Amino acid sequence: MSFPQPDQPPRHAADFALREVTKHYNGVSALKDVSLSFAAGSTTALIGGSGAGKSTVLRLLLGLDWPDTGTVTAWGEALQRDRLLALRQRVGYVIQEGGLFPHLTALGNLALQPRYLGWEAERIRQRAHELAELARLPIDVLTRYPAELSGGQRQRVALMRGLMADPGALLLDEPLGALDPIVRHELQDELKRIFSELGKTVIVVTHDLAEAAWFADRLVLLRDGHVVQDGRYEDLLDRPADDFVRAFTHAQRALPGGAA
Ligand SMILES: Nc1ncnc2c1ncn2[C@@H]1O[C@H](COP(=O)(O)OP(=O)(O)OP(=O)(O)O)[C@@H](O)[C@H]1O
Repeated sequence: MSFPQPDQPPRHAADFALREVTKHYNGVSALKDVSLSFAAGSTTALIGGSGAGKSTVLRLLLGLDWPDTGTVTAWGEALQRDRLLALRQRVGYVIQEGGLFPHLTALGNLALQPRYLGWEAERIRQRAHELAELARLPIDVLTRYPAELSGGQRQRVALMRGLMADPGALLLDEPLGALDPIVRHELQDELKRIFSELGKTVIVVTHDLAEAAWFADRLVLLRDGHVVQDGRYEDLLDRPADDFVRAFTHAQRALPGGAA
């Protein structure tokens, strides 16, 4: 197993795959025979209703959960339990509401992984400033605690934290779900720009079809642990795989300010 090591440039984008993966939680079926691959450098949106299995896909890719059957690969190699730390150092993970530690300043949150990796304070400061520029976050915000930040600022810091060690991939689970519509719209633009500037493999979970289409060329629609359609936004709209896809796109398009 040879995941790229954290301090070895250049940073390679990851390719990921789930092959014939099944996952249950206490008898509840979360994924049923799912096969998906994600090309290095691509941006994919996982969409679907609540409980469809979207977050489970991300957790399996990070080795936070393990499949009952089937295999999960990253950088072309099967995940191994004794190599998970190396994997997680190579993959940025951003969750809804950021998951920042409240007792640490923004900079303290950003410094956690780099300190663990043995970075000097100056290197951490420089990287934080570089990412603040990328995320368009004023530098003085870095000295504040999460409770002193707006929701949008918290999400920017969470994204920066995911990027500190320059991972080869970013997995984002409803990164904008907790934001009001105006901030969400602004951050959608910012994230799209950041994804294209960084050229990393990005997998983003969202309930929102329009947001998915904005971020990604490829949309994977899940329902009850199955992939029901995998394609472009236009394919889902113009060539829905079944009545569920039609109903899903129609329901979202019918919302005020929705996809269409
Ligand atoms: N730790 C767990 N224990 C028990 N059941 C779980 C656990 N994690 C997920 N599940 C179940 O697995 C199924 C898939 O969950 P998952 O979180 O992947 O869905 P999701 O599509 O991300 O949903 P949401 O959009 O609501 O976050 C659901 O039925 C969920 O209740």
